[in-house]
Amino acid sequence: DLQMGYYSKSCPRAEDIIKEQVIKLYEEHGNTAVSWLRNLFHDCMVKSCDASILLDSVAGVESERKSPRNFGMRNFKYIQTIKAALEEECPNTVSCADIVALSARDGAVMLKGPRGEMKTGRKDSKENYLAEVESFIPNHNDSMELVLSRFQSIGVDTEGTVALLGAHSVGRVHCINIVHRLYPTVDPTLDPTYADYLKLRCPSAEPDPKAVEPTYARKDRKTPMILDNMYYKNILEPKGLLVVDELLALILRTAPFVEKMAADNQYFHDQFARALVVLSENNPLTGDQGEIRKNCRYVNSN
Ligand code: HEM
Ligand SMILES: [Ca+2]
Ligand SMILES: [Ca+2]
Repeated sequence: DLQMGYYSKSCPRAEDIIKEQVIKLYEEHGNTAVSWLRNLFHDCMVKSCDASILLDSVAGVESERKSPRNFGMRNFKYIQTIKAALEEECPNTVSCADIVALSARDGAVMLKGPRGEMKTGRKDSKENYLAEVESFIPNHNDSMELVLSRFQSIGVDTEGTVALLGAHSVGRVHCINIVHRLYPTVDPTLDPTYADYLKLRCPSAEPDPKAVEPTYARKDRKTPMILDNMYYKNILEPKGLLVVDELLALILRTAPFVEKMAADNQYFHDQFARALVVLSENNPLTGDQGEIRKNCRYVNSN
């Protein structure tokens, strides 16, 4: 099973090394911290917190990252930086799945969010689940019913789901995901001044997703790099960017939590930390299951 301080004997500085690297990377590229949060969701939600998301395409097997659900994910190369620092001190000891979990925990702190206490001892998968990604990760315009049931199935309750979506208080969204709300006419439920900003950022009705630098907008214009309750204030305005964000403020089951979180940042932080830990413990591989990858991008060859 997972436990607190799993590496306390085998690699006593493991958690410190990860934290040091997350801080250093944040100082060099602030958006790495944002990526670590999204990583946890996209790894843990798909079957297990097993670093399946980190596997590259190899002959005949395409990476999970090819799924349209994982569009826009970035900074994977810096996972290698963290792994290299761990390998230097404790070769073959710390799993990539624990890097995914702990970097998300420490990334949240860099973004002035809460710190959840996380267990360790996850092993890495020997396969990926590209074909199943869409059955685990909702689309951004799916119904709230479906979104809630997906989170429910991994033990995150409604309140926790509302809190986790608060991760959309940081980072960006690519124009391809929002132009349907801007063209040919602006969705009347969007705030007009926000819509003006979005049209400025996304001037084309048909952005090219394969462009060298695909266009994008900030999800939270006021505090784009702070994991705060601004997200809930925005979606109440309403300035929800994705359909899923808007629905959260509109649906009867979720709206009361949205209002509470909009009014109380500490309550949001408490719920976020709690739900992030639940997410991080979804169906881990432990003991003899899985392996500890030497290179997070590939399964071990033996
Ligand atoms: C129903 C659930 C969710 C849906 C449908 C969803 C969808 C999306 C979409 C479409 C984007 C924009 C991607 C792009 O255009 O580049 C995005 C970004 C993001 N999501 Fe979610 N998301 C969900 C839940 C979550 C959760 C639970 C977390 C973390 C706890 C999370 C963290 C993030 C972050 C941090 C970004 C910004 C990434 C960046 O700037 O690189 N999301 N999400
Ligand atoms: Ca996974
Ligand atoms: Ca924010």
